[in-house]
Amino acid sequence: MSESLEDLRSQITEISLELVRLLNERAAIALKIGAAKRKQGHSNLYDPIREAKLLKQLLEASEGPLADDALAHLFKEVFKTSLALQVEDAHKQLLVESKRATAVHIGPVSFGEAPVIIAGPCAIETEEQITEIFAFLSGLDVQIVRAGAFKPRTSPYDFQGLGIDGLKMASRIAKQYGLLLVSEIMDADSLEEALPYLDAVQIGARNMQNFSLLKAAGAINKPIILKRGLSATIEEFTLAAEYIVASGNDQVILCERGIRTFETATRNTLDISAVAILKERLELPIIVDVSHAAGRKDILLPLAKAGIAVGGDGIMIETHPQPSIALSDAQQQLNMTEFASFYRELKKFINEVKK
Ligand SMILES: C=C(O[C@@H]1C=C(C(=O)O)C=C[C@H]1O)C(=O)O
Repeated sequence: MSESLEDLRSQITEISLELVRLLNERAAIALKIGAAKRKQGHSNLYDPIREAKLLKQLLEASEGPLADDALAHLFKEVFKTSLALQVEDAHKQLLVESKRATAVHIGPVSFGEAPVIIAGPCAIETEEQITEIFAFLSGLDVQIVRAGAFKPRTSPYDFQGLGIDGLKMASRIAKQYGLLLVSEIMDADSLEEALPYLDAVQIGARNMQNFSLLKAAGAINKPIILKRGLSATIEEFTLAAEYIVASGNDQVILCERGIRTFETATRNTLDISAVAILKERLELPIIVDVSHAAGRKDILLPLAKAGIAVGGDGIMIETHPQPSIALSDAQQQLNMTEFASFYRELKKFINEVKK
């Protein structure tokens, strides 16, 4: 008995509804594939080889009555549509804005939970200086130390840092005291040579938009502390971080260190709003470098408290055994007595905030 036109129409409606459901299910998976590709750092979402393979498989499986050409035409439209969806999605959300799969760590220290305090001298100067300050910091239970070997100085006649030899020395002493070492790298060429001696790489404010350095930082598997540029907007700072993550390294910690304004009472103006905004917008931890923001010693504790209060994941601060004879940033580095008191007070504040 032949089926009635009505029956056939109702069957075709059912199948069309099923196709709509399946096409949307397919599109949702294509979106996930797009996100996975971006996460792996693929710059191109379009994959013609994958499309050709899949189309071949589909045509081989087809038993008609649709002609191969007709089927190919339909599926090419499907591929085009899911690709367009992926592209639109990629523009909608940056990697640094999407939910992270893993926490950011420097060694065993995880960022985004309890605030982390990173401390140490501006520059690596002598074996005695580094030994003295690292021994002192490890005694206080500081886990991560900072110390610069490559110094980006405004004047070419100022102390430029001890370079790779300084870094080797600081790394050896940090290990001796069970400390993790963070140091700034200024160019992509030095990165590889310096890497074995570092637990985290700092990209300084002056290099925030050194795009070849950002890409090189994205290709390594060590955490990166990215400092905000002197005159960078929050958007530019965000996109600089996106460069690193899009190049394959999602272990990025942002660092607000003050921006240039008309104000002269401080070296830079600590942009506390930026910390709150970046915390809200991005899936990256953010710390506050109070020493470079202030450029003076007397307001470091309130600035650090403010940084934590707005949601900052840590504080970076400079301390030196004898600040008055430091080869750089003499006026903003705390001596050990001053640091011990800063550390105690800040720890107390962190515990109070936690309650
Ligand atoms: C879904 C993907 O992305 C694009 C869309 C495809 C599709 O819709 O099948 C196939 C390849 C890509 O051009 C993928 O890479 O698998």
